[in-house]
Order: sequence, then structure tokens, then C-alpha cells
Amino acid sequence: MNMMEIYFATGNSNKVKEAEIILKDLKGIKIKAINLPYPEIQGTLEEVSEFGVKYLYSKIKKPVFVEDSGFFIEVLKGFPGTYSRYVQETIGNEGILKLMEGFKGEERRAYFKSVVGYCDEDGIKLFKGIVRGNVSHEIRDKGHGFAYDSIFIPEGENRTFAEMTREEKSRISHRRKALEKFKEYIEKKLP
Ligand SMILES: O=c1nc[nH]c2c1ncn2[C@H]1C[C@H](O)[C@@H](COP(=O)(O)OP(=O)(O)OP(=O)(O)O)O1
Ligand SMILES: [Mg+2]
Repeated sequence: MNMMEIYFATGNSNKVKEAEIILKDLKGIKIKAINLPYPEIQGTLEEVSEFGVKYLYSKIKKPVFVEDSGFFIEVLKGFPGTYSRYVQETIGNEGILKLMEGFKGEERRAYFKSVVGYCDEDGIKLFKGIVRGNVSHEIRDKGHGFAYDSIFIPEGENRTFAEMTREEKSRISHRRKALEKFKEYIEKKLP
């Protein structure tokens, strides 16, 4: 059977590794990661994904998806949210923990959100995933994960995402939930 090729446009190799784990048993489809840049407008994750994938499809005219994601802390009114990448590169996890000093228990609730934007000749589709949890009191890392993983403890767990293996994280992550919906949609489209 000839494989349908779908591009995953991202500059983040950690997202690629996790998408490969999550989509490994996708039948009849080959996912090809490409680092094709696209303008990341200021807006919600949905708006960034929709604008980005529309832009890329207009350039390459081939089935393609992007994923915009972020880390949202409730007591900080959703900060860093859509600024997650910039905040990670500036104040980082130490800076976030400083902002969280004095908050305890439920006040440390946070979530990751992922919005996958897919486009082909039939138009654009968005697939979303959220994983809820808490901001840890300290940075806890076992060398796995990336960015905010070392300060996020998912609900029902006592380890941070960065203390889990990539496989364990990818069983419950926001990326898993969004890409599972994408997988279900795309498998239905196959001839
Ligand atoms: O699973 C995750 N574990 C930890 N941190 C995460 C995760 N998922 C997103 N994040 C944070 C870090 C990243 O810097 C930002 C996403 O920003 P975002 O624009 O979607 O990613 P990016 O610029 O690194 O790659 P891309 O080329 O796909 O836009 O949110
Ligand atoms: Mg980005």
C-alpha cells in the first residue's frame, strides 16, 4: 500500500520525538518532520496554529500540521500561556518558581495545552489536548523532558514530567490527547 505523507512543521526536536512515540502505530501514513518556519502571530494557541498551518499549506501545497502549545498557571491568570517559549528562554523555571513563592496546594494548579493545526486540500482542522496538574515546589529532573517538564506534576502523579520517561509522559500528555484526535481523523480519511 502506498504511504500517505504528512509533514509536521516544527523547530522543536522534543515535539518530534514525542509525536513519533504517539503516532508510531499510525497505519498507511508517514509523518515527515520539517523545520519550515512560519510566522507565529500574537494570539491564542488556536489562532497561531490556524494561521501557521494555512500559511505553510499555501507554500508547500501538501498535507501538513503544526502544533502550538503552552504552559498555563491558573493563579497567574494563565501566564506564561502563549508566551511560554519566550518566558522559558528568559526567566525560565527558576523565575516561574520565584513567582509561585507563597502559593500552596490548589493554588499551584496548572495545565499544558496543545493545539494541532492540520491542513490539506479539504481545509483546516484543529485538534486540542490539555493535561492538568500542579507546579512543583522545586525543579525535579531525571534528564528527560524539556522546558517546563521539570516543574510540572500531572494529576494523579507525584513525579514531574521530567522525572518520567518520554514514553510515560507521552501516555498522558497534552500532545498525546491532541495527536490522538488528529490520528482518529486522518485514519478515517484514508482510502
Ligand atoms: O510538553 C511540554 N513540556 C514542557 N514545556 C512545553 C511542552 N509543550 C510546550 N511547552 C512549552 C515550551 C515551549 O517552548 C513552549 C511551546 O512553544 P511553541 O511555539 O509551541 O514551541 P516551539 O517554539 O518550541 O516549537 P515550534 O517550532 O513547534 O513552534 O511551551
Ligand atoms: Mg514556536
